[in-house]
Amino acid sequence: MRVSCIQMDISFGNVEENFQKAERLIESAMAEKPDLVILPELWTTGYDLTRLDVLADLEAKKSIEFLQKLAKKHHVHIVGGSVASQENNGVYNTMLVISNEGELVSTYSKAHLFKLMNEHEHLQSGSTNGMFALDKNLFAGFICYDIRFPEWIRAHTTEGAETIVVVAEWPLPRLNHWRSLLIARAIENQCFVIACNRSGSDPDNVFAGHSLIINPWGEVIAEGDELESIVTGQIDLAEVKKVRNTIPIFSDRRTDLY
Ligand SMILES: O=C(O)CCC(=O)C(=O)O
Repeated sequence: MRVSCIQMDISFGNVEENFQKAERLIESAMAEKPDLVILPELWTTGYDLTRLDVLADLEAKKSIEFLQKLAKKHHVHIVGGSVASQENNGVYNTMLVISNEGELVSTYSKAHLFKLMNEHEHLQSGSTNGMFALDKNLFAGFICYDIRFPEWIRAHTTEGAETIVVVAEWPLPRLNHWRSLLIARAIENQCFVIACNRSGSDPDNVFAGHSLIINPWGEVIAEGDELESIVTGQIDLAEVKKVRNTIPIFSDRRTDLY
């Protein structure tokens, strides 16, 4: 499976410009012939949290239709990053997964809100898991701060997830945390990690870019720099079984102790 992370520089609060740019970048990613493309966290609005009352997408409808159109047109699976989705009881930071036939496969709302960037003041936290299947393969989706919670990720790999997809707006000053946490999550779960971060800056933060594709042995297959770009790599899911058979951590776990 070929995967392309769209390491987009998101325009702060400019939803129309972001839709146009995402379309342009997805079109140009098609030159890499990906089976799956991934957008970053909050790619429609950026972190313009104080204006979510006007900027959030009602039940993510517009974003879903937009992604379904592109998925069908290019016959490509899309993890549509996450968008600010206005629901009955508030706004959620919600990942959208669309199949290459344009089906909405799953949604996942960020479970762990990041207080350092005031998310808890403007967003509701989700309470469903991030499991989804594409071409009968099991994936799990996570959003940014979620990667600091290894037990949340483990809850998905013990359910069978072989690839974890992370979408983020991770700031540059903590680039070493981003890389180290993602490599650790790949090694300890013996799974592929595909992590799409944004590039550029907003009024409060400079973002790290450095989207990463990591194999189940913890080796980096592809990595972006800090600029807007498309980061592509090839993943072979047979590698997951090979690594899990070599060092059988799942069956060696002492579930009687923890
Ligand atoms: O955990 C971090 O350092 C960054 C998290 C973050 O930026 C987010 O969840 O939006």
